[in-house]
Amino acid sequence: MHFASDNTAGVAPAILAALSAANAGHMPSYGADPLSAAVVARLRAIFEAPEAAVYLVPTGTAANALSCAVLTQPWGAIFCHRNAHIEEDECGAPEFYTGGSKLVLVEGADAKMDPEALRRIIAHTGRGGIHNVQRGMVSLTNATEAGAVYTPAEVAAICAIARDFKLPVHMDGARFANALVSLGCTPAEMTWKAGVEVLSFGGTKNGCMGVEAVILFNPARAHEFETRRKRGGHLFSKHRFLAAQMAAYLEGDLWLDLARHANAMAARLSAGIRTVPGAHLLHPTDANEVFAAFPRGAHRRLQAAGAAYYLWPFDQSLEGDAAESLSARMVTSWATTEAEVDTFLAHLK
Ligand SMILES: Cc1ncc(COP(=O)(O)O)c(C=O)c1O
Ligand SMILES: C[C@@H](O)[C@H](N)C(=O)O
Repeated sequence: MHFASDNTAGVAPAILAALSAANAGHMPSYGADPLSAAVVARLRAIFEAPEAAVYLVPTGTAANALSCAVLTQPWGAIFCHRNAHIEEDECGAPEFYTGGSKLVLVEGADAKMDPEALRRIIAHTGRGGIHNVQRGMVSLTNATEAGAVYTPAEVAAICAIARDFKLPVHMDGARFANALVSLGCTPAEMTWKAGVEVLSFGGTKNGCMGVEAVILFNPARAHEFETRRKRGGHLFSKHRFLAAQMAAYLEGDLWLDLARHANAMAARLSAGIRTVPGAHLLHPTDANEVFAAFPRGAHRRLQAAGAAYYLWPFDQSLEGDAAESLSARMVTSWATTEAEVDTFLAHLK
């Protein structure tokens, strides 16, 4: 029962096969290979953005931190949700790669920034002139760190506020495919048509070994991104192996099918939890993450049975009153089976 994270799943077989196939002979390095060029063309086509600049990096943290670095100055504020991954789980990488930008945290349910809270805090920031951190950029995560998704209209509302203050918008799309198939919109509608300027397009959590694409819909900052990627140590020399993963991921509808499966498993788990007395969901299950609370005794049964998942937040303890509820995060992936979900639910009941 593997629900700790989609990061714990293996590599989807078609993507692993593509890595092996890319291993034949020699190819130009640092992205000059034909596979890398094909991936750029494919992503431009998928996003209906023929002028976009596209770069591959090995981790989501690199994608996010480098995206922030080209969108704001060291004295700028990065407005993001208080539970954003760039705030809670990147060890200060955005602050590091921007040269010191300050993350300014915004409230909102389900880890979605509340638009009016965002507007208020942007207006408040920098009001004291040179003495204050200046307004820099906005970053939102879709699907969010609470497993919810922003609709295209909600993305557009955030971007409209950012635009009122002349701020660019970045989207952390580590689980972009999961959000996309949940929404049923187009990739363009979820991003640049709503006002997003830079996207971290995730592949790792959804079946790749380790590759993310940064898509700059406005290519004006492309050269700066390239230099920052190299200077930050994130330009792969054997770049064909990043490209081979992304090419296989985007082949046909594989990326969408993998996400649909993960989301379907989360929906199955979520629906099952709803039927269990004493258990309740904490956030909507819009994508592939399920947040729920259930009695400590149920957690003890599940963990004794070998279920892997995180208490959420991490610092809760299993010691204490068995009837008291603890909250948890369960994440499904392309590799999750119905049997795993049903076994989890059987132990929960
Ligand atoms: C929402 C979100 N963004 C970014 C990342 C960063 O990805 P990585 O762990 O590959 O740096 C993660 C990691 O799981 C994530 O959950
Ligand atoms: C760090 C941890 O949150 C990771 N990003 C995950 O989603 O599993």
